[in-house]
Amino acid sequence: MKSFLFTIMQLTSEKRRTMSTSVFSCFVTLLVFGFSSLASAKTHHLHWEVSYMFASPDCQEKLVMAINGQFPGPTIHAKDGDTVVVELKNSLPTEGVVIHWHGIKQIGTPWADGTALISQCPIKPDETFVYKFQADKAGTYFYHGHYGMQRAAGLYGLLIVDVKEGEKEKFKYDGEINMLLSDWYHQDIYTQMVGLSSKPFRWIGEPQSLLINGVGQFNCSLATNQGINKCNMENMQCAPMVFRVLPNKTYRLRIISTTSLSSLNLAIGNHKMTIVEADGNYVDPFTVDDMDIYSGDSYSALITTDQHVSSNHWISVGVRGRQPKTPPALAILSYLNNSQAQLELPKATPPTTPLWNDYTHSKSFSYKILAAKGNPKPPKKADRLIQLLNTQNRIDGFIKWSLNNVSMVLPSTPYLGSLRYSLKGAFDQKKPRDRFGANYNVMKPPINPNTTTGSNLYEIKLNSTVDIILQNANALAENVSEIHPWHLHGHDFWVLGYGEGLFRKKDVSRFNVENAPLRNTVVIFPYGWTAIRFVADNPGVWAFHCHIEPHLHMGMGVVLAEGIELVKEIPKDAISCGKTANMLMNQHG
Ligand SMILES: O=C1O[C@H]([C@@H](O)CO)C(O)=C1O
Repeated sequence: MKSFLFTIMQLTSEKRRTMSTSVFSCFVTLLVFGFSSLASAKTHHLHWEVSYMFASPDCQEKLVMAINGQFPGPTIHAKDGDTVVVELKNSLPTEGVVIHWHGIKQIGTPWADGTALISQCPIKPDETFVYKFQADKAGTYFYHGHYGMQRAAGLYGLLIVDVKEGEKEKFKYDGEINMLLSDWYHQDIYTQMVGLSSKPFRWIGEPQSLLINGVGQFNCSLATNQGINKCNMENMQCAPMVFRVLPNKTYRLRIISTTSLSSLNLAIGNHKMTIVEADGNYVDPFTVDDMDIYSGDSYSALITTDQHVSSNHWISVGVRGRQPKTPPALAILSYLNNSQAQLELPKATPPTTPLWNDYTHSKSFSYKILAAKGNPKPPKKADRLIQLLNTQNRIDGFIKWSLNNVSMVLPSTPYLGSLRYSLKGAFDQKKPRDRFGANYNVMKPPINPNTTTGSNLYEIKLNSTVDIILQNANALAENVSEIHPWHLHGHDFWVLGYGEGLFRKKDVSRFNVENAPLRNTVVIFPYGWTAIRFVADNPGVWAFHCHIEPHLHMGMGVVLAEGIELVKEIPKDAISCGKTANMLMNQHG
C-alpha cells in the first residue's frame, strides 16, 4: 500500500514540476544577447505578473501570492555579470508590491533593490515596474516581497548565479539540487499584521507547516514514520518532494531559507554535508551531519551519494531556537537505481533535529563558517563603530522591537528620492544613536520598556569602514532572548565574531580579521552579540534588519544611507509617490 501511494505521489510531484517548467518557459524565457558591454554577458528579460491564487502548499487550501501562476515563483538562472530585467506587473487586486533581490548588491542601481519606501514606491495594482540589475557575483540567492509581510504570503523564489562562461567553480560536482525552505501559516498575512499592531498584541504563533520547495504536509506526522495514514493523500499537491540522484556522484545542494519566523536545521539520513558556500561567498569547506539555516541565509553543501545503489533516505528539516510546535518537513533523497514505479518510504526513521534550545550546537555550526583561502580580508580597522541594542519594548501598550530604544517606522516617501532631492520634510529627521546606555543589563527585561518610533536612518560616510555590533538582550518576559538573523542590503559584510553577554570595548581585540567570512545575513544568538564590518562603497539607501518577518513589521530594523549625492538618474517610476511625486509634478507643471 505504501509503495503504491508513493507511486502516485511521486508521479504527481513530477507532473507538478513539469507543469511549472512549461509555465515558466511560456511566460518567462526570452533571452536577449549582446546587451551588456561584457562580450559573454547576457541579458535575461523576464515578464512577471504577481497575483493571488488558491493553492494548497501543505494540503490546506489558502490564498498564495504567486508569480505567473507559480508558487514558489520561477527560478532565475543567470551567470556572473549577466543583466537581469524583470518587468513586474502587479495584478494584486488592491495593494502595492515590490520584490527584493536578496544578496544582489545593486551597484549603480539602488532603485532596483526592491524595498518599499526605502528604495522605491510600492508598485500600484495594474502597474508595471522594471527591475534591471546585474547579477554581480556567482552564488546562491533568492528574491522575495519586501512590503508589509508579503514574503510570508508566498512571494519568493530562487535566483541562481553561475560562474562566468568558461570559468570553473572551486569545487567539483555532478549535479545540483535546490531546496528553498519556508514556513507556512494558515492565517493570512493581513490578520497577522493587524494582530501584531493591535492592543492587546496578538502574536502570530508558530507556523503550521514547514515547506521544501513550496511543499509540506500539514498535520500528517510523516516525520515519525508512523503517521502516514493520517496524511491527506487525496490532495496530491502536497506529496513530499522526491529528489532523484545517481549513486556515486557528488551533488551541490543549494539550501535557502525564506522563512517568516522559523530558524531551521536540515539533515539527510546517512549523508554528510560539506559546506562550501554561504550567501554567495566561498567558505573554507567543513563537513557536518546537520546544518542550521536562518531566515535569509543561503548555502551550498556538497553530498556524495555513497550509499547502496537502490536506497532511499529521508531529508528532514526541523525548527531551532523556538519551542517547536511545527512538525519537521520531510523530503526523500532517492537513488535512481530505484525502480521509478515503486518508491518505498525510507526504512530508517528520519534524522532528528537537535534539541530546539541546544544553542551550543547552533553556535558550533556558525563558528565553523570561515572564509575560503584567497577571499578578500576585511580592512584592519574601522572608522566608525555602531552598537545596536535589540530590545523588545512597549509604546502605549503596543509591543515593538527597537534598536537603541527606537522602533523603526518607514515614511510614505521612499528615502532614495527624499534624500537624493533633500526633501527634508519627508521623514523624521531625528538622528539615531551609535550607542546605548552603558548600564543596560542585557540579561534582564528592560527596566523601562517604553520606547518611541523613528526613522533609524544612519548616514554613513562614503567609502568608510563601519563596524556594527548587534547586541541581543532579554525580551519583555523574564528569561527570554531570541534568535535574530540580520540581513544587510547592498553589501556583503565580514562576520568578525560572536560573543556572550554585553559587548565590551576589549572584545575588539578578539575580532577575526584573518579569515572572517563574507556574508549578507548573520545571526545573533540569545543574550549574545555579533560583530560585522563592511565598507560603505555603494551609493544608495540600504535596509539592515531582522529577517524575521513579524519582527521587521514590529520595527526591528535600521536604514543606512551612503554617497546619496552620487546616485544618478533615479527612474521616475521608482519615486512617483509621496513628496517626490509632488516634486516631479512641479518640475513638469
Ligand atoms: O516578537 C515576538 O513576540 C512574541 C512574544 O515575545 C510576545 O508575545 C514572540 O515570541 C516574539 O518573537
